[in-house]
Amino acid sequence: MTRPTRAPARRPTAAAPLTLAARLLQETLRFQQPPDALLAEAFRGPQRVGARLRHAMGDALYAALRDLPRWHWLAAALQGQAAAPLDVARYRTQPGWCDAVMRLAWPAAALPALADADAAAAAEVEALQARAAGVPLADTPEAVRLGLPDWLIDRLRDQVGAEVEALAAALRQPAPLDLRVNALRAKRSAVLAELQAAGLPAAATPHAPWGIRLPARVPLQGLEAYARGAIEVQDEGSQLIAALVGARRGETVADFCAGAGGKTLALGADMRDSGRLYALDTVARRLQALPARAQRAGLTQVHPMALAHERDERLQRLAGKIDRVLVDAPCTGLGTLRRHPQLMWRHHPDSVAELAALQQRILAAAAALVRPGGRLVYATCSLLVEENEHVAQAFTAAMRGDFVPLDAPTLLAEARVTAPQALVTDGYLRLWPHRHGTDGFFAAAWQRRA
Ligand SMILES: C[S@@+](CC[C@H](N)C(=O)[O-])C[C@H]1O[C@@H](n2cnc3c(N)ncnc32)[C@H](O)[C@@H]1O
Repeated sequence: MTRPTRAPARRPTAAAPLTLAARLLQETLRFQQPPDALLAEAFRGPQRVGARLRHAMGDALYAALRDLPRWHWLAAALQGQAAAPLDVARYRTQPGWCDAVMRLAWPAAALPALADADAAAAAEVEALQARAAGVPLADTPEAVRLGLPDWLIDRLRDQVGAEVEALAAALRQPAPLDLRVNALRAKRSAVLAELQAAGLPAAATPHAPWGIRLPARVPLQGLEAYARGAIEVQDEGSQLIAALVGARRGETVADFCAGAGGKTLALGADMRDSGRLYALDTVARRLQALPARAQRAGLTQVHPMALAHERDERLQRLAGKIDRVLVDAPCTGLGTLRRHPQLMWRHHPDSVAELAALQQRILAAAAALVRPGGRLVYATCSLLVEENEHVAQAFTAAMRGDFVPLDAPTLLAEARVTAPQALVTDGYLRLWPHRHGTDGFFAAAWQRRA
């Protein structure tokens, strides 16, 4: 196929929103920063781009990422050509592709905002999309229909069979806004009543005992419950992983890959702000927000600790002493495509294999901290067996009986999770967006031999 010829050569201003959008897509596909950060950066400082157009551009960028094979295929079809297989590396070097895709992906609901800024561009986009609507889609490749890369479709079909269609559709839907009620500050029933009284369509999450679900995009900052630390944003799946850890009052607990501390805060609430809670991570910058978040949540026992690597010698003093260790491992994040669609274009079988090796190393290092009789939990937000069951099985085998697998439904029932059997496959916590309405998650638990 010949390249689309439009290239973003001009400096982005309000007069060239499509140019800016194409540049944002190109930057996103370099994978140096996530789209949200790129959008924030693009609009920092004195801008002539209004909030409405900013939102429209965000929507368009995510629409482009969610269905990249479809736009790629249509761009070729409109030139009367068959599309070569989608290769995102080409999007980095040939900006014309990004420009063509943004025009096709720009959502109808975002067209008025584009028209306000650049009426001619909006008219052009509308005309192009009308032409695209006339292209027959009957014989499109599977990747175009499902909006996923071929290698990923193959792997997912191996696991869920024909459900892969429903899974792909669920991964394209925006995620709802799940909240976790902070047990230190409030009861779920009281917060539910408060949110409903404020006119919000809040409902209890189906499984997690502290969860509340709202439709996407409810502004939380204005809510009193948020201001007083009674709620945190947290997907129900993440809440269920914290529940599997089962942290209790007075214990010593380590969150080995704590990041910004989403699960740390849930563990601290389960511990009712008693005992000692280590928040460990190799990226010090990620831990920086944790003290302020912990303070807002009323937690005083959180100890952030930046590690040089998973075998950092400062961990030796904790070896064999921790009651419960959570490893929320770095992973492909393919369970979070509803929020981070760029990840399916970032990863490939080689990066999956590299991550699986890292996950094994981190799990083995974290296991050394668990006291005899203590609990270890390994979790990812990936959908792939390579990062999940395979890592857990290899660990169990390597430990030769020192770590005994625990049955997830039993642990979840102990944590007052509703209908835990519905969340489990082969004894592991296994959450799927199309089955459970959560992000995709996996978790395995072990007890260290006493
Ligand atoms: C999935 S994220 C954690 C998310 C976090 N637990 C939460 O709930 O918000 C994985 C984290 O592992 C950290 N990480 C990467 N390599 C690591 C290592 N070798 N040892 C410990 N943490 C590591 C990353 O910096 C990242 O913050």
